[in-house]
Amino acid sequence: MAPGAEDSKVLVSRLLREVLEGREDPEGFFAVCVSVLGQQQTRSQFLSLIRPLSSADSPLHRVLTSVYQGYYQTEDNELELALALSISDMKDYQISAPSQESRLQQPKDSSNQISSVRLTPKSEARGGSHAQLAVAAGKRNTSSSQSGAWGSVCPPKTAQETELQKGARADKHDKETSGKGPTVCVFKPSASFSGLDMGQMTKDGDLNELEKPKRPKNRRQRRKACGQQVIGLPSSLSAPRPILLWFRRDLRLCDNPALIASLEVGAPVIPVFIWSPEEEEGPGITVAAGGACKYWLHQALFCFCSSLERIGSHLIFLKANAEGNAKGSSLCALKDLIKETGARTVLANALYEPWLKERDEEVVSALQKDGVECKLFHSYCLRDPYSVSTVGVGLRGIGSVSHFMSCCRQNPGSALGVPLDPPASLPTPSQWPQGVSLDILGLACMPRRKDGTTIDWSANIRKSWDFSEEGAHAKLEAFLNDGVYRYEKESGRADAPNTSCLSPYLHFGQLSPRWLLWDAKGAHCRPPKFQRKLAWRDLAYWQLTLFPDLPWESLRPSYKALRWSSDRGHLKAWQRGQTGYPLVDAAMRQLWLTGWMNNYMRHVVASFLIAYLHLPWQEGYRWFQDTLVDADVAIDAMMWQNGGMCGLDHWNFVMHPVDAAMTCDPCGTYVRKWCPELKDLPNEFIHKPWKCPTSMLRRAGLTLGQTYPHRVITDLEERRSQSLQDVTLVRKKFGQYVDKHTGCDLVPLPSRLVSEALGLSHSNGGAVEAGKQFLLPVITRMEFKHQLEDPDADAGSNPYNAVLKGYVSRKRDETIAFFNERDFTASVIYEAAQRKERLESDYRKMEGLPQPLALRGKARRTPTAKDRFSIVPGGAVTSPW
Ligand SMILES: Cc1cc2nc3c(=O)[nH]c(=O)nc-3n(C[C@H](O)[C@H](O)[C@H](O)COP(=O)(O)OP(=O)(O)OC[C@H]3O[C@@H](n4cnc5c(N)ncnc54)[C@H](O)[C@@H]3O)c2cc1C
Repeated sequence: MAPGAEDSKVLVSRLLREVLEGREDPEGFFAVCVSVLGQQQTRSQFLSLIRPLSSADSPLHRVLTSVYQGYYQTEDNELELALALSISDMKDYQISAPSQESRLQQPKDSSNQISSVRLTPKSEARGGSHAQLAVAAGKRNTSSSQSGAWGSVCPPKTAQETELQKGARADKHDKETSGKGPTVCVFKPSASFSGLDMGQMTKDGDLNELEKPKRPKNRRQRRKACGQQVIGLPSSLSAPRPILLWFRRDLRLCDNPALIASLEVGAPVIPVFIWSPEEEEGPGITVAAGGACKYWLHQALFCFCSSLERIGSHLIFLKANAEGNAKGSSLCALKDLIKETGARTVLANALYEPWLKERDEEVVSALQKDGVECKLFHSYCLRDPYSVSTVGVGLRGIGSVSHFMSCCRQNPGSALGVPLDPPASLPTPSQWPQGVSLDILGLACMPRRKDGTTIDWSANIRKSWDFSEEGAHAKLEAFLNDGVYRYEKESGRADAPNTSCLSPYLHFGQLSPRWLLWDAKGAHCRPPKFQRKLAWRDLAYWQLTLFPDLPWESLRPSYKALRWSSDRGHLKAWQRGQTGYPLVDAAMRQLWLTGWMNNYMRHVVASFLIAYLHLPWQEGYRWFQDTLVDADVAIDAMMWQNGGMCGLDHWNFVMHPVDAAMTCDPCGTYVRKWCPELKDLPNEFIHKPWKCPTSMLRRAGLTLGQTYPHRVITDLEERRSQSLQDVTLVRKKFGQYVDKHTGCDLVPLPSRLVSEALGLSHSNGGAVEAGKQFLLPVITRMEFKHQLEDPDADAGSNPYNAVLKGYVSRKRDETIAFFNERDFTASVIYEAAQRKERLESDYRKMEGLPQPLALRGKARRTPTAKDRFSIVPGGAVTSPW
């Protein structure tokens, strides 16, 4: 019988007392509230229910408040994202004074606190008038804090730099110690390691201190506000020698911290771009500079050169002719340029791929030795991935965007700040250095046929995009005026432009994520789903910093042994859009012709490659890297790892190549556009021409096997079952990588995360013993857990069969969301109950009391993998080996 309202309240007050006495944990208490009061009442009454605690036990009150906020985060997504990504200083156009900022920064770890140029209110502007430059629309001057001694990411305060150096050393150490030996360590669950660490939360993440940021009323208002900022000058940077402004993936004038910082100096600025493909590639197979990306880069550089010329400047191109020796490196090119120009300062915006970060650190220290000041600014992501910490959150659910956002919320980095206006002009040197022509970089080389004619594969890409910064802003404007209104519910549609199409601009830094976030928040329609996408982007970079092998090495050890197909014919058919499945083919042809497809279609083609063709995810990753104009090592690798069943966050679904069309292309418009040979088929058969009667095929002018290919595989169900059984096989074979309690896969942790979990600072990473592996249960597809219990069952009979059937309305999505939420609540309650039982049992043992007998007639069942799991793996690290 359901308890009455009074009973519920009594129960809740009793439990609250238990929390106060430390006998119940806050998360468990919250779960019980949700269970007995229901969603609505908990939402409306929880905060008043715990209000008495604010004076009696304020730390506990804060913890409970943040559990509540965490739970309802999706409903107040803007606030959530704001907190998560530390845009707490957006609350006013008055830019925060340093003291206020430091209050919001995490006191312990300033190592990776980075910021863009700090804007200060007029009254705080410093520096001599000779260097005050009027920029952009208003008489805005630029400022920064003091100049730093070495080229860390700003702000260049000495103490922070030291911390940064420590951080860099620790990262290096991480690399050295991670994954060296086979020893598997028994990881004792500690408070900070298992799920939410409430103690830490109050210490590090006082949510009450962060106010909800006020949004600018409209975008124009924000820009005007930016334009009115008066920015002071650093004293030590006022050398008259030219400054090298090293552009990389920040090809923009708007909101470019390094560019604005270069203006502060009052010296001539020499913008330079160095092409060094070997450095881009890094140590493994990343295909960082694929064909389509290089083509985009060529065009973007061309446009950017014109933009710089419009403000009276010029872009110098250099090519690092790397042949595996230091002579051909970016450092070498910079040194030569420094010699030629006499520059004593190099400024750039930071990049976060581990190998590029390492390269930059080497450049900085080498130049510093030569007496050249070098500074890096943060702007590529919303959050510097090296500053994200799991402290206070734990590792449960790692890999999901919710977990990532909780980490950001609990450990706020430096404030995001307001976007910066573009400069109106750049001071020029009296003499420009030589450089090479853009064509010499060889970014847009087209292959030649035997007869000498060129194969211009880029013609359609050229037609499809405007490669300039203005093009980025036009796309953003168009999206905010139109697509954004359909984004929340219809972003999966392939037949309508409902997403922003901004990914290539974000990748090449033609649009800063900060600018995008501000505009998105200032727009009339602000779908939370869109804002979360930027958190996804940051999450990918965080994962790459934790797992530098992400682009080529499966994160789940046992899956490395998966039986993958090596059928080159299948791979070729997939790459060329000739699989015989119209939806897959349309998407792959769109990719080839335009260098892009939307997120939903990427899921469709990835599912097809992996679950049906059984080809390794690395093949998909590499093809995407070569053909996408937005190919991004971090995002692409994370998504392919997840889709390829090897990443931290298993996709809990498989897209069916025919049924998915119901959601994304119900009338076949998309297929007709990219597979024109099918255009005359009736809607009924457009996604399955093999079912079309011969007479209709004839009328549509289609001959299967000639004008359109036969299907490369026909028995989809069988292929899926095979894939499932292959996974089960490796999970059985490598049982040491499956958590016995939860059925989740176990993933070796990088030492940076182990250090955080053990409460060690990164710089003390040495305390984590080399050669030991720490394993963590990670999000695992439910059907895999179930299949382990019944390995021979076919995919169709698995109650958690992950194949999405496709849907025409959002009802299915909503139902799934409902089930996930319900399961999550259930699993939290279940865990709370278990914890309580354990505590009671320990207490009885200590007191020498007998253990209670199990209730007769109510046999207590050990949960099995057949039970419904939430998508978040149950339990933290509990598996002793
Ligand atoms: C297998 C696979 C591979 C992918 N490879 C890439 C890639 O190489 N480069 C890339 O930028 N995106 C990649 N994505 C993510 C996503 O598909 C694209 O970012 C998105 O389709 C770009 O279109 P949009 O700008 O209209 O996105 P919108 O939906 O308008 O989103 C806005 C921005 O958010 C970011 N974003 C959106 N979705 C994601 C995501 N899932 N993960 C991280 N960031 C996201 C992008 O920067 C995007 O431009 C991949 C997805 C899958 C399934």
